[in-house]
Amino acid sequence: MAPAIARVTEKMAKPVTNGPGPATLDRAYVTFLAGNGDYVKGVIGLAKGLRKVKSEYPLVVAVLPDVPAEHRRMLEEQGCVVREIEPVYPPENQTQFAMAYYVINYSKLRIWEFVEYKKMIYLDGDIQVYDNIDHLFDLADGYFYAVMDCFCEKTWSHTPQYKIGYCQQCPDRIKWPSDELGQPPSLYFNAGMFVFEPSLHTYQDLLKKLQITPPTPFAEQDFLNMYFKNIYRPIPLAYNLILAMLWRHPENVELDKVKVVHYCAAGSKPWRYTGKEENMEREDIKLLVKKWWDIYNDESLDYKRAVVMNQVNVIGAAGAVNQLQPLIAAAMSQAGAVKYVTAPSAA
Ligand SMILES: O=c1ccn([C@@H]2O[C@H](COP(=O)(O)OP(=O)(O)O)[C@@H](O)[C@H]2O)c(=O)[nH]1
Ligand SMILES: OC[C@H]1O[C@H](O[C@@H]2[C@@H](O)[C@H](O)[C@@H](O)[C@H](O)[C@@H]2O)[C@H](O)[C@@H](O)[C@H]1O
Ligand SMILES: [Mn+2]
Repeated sequence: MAPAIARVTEKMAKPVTNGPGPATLDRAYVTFLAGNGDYVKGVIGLAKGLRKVKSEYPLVVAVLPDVPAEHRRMLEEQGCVVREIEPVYPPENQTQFAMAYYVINYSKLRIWEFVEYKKMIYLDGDIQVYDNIDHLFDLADGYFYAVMDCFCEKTWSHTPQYKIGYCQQCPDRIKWPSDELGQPPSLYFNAGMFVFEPSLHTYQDLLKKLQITPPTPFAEQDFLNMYFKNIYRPIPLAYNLILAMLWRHPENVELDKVKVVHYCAAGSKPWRYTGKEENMEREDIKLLVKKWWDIYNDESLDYKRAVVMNQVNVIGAAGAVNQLQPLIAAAMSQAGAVKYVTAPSAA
């Protein structure tokens, strides 16, 4: 029996404003950046993708201390709100993480401390948003929303479900042997995208419980699944397409309805893509990687250009054509944008 997927209505999000002006700052997207490597490209791509779909809300980037000043500047130049966080370490352990670097992902837990925001949508840096998902901010409070993961990749080979070929994405293909193994695993979400409510109480409780929870192969993802088990509500796959679904459960994927793509399959990070790893030569993967690069390389989506053009459009729309020049000049100097060839002065 398929699990109940929370119904998501796509009514436009009411930008929560106190009167005229931009949506108030009690909603934001948030991502996480660690190290001085190339994930910063993922975050820049994400910032430009959210701008392309005209999201009403800012992108906060929680950066570890090892993220260099140059990368922070690049993010601020793309209109991101950069917030430094301290690392979070799991208790001493001998665990073999599914990927050795997963240990840094526990630092994601710091985002529960961002209580100036009432509701946030967390997105991994290897995610791209291709359709506006602001309406997710209107989901009922008091729950933890995320997309169900898949257990079929080799990264799950340490688990009983992988060993018997059981996956929550198709619970009827291989039935869970309850008499042998007891209850089937609870619904399990991918922690690359989720809708949550920052709270100091939850934040402190998360850190306290983390220190008494033996680490497991999927690090903070396992821990978050344990912690939010009772209030987790699955949302449709369209909001976090785990790429492996394309070859593991194609019957569950309607690619033209996918709004968010998560480049988490081995070899699929667009900024490192070579096409050599298993499944990476697929036409749909090549298309999705190209889609990511088209946004990353689109200079019209750069923050400064977008701000200036937005102001020009507003001014233009106001019909104040003959006052356009000084206003463009002011907007340019404010945004520090490259010099534009301004419209010839109105006759
Ligand atoms: O060197 C790294 C590794 C990970 N991350 C961040 O941690 C997230 C989770 O790691 P990743 O997406 O690689 O895990 P996957 O979803 O592929 O399992 C990334 O999206 C980034 O936001 C990072 O900033 N630098
Ligand atoms: O630290 C654990 C990570 O676990 C998750 O990634 C996994 C998971 O999706 C598996 O199901 C896939 O098989 C695997 O490829 C993928 O890397 C999250 O995406 C990431 O944000 C982070 O929480
Ligand atoms: Mn990811």
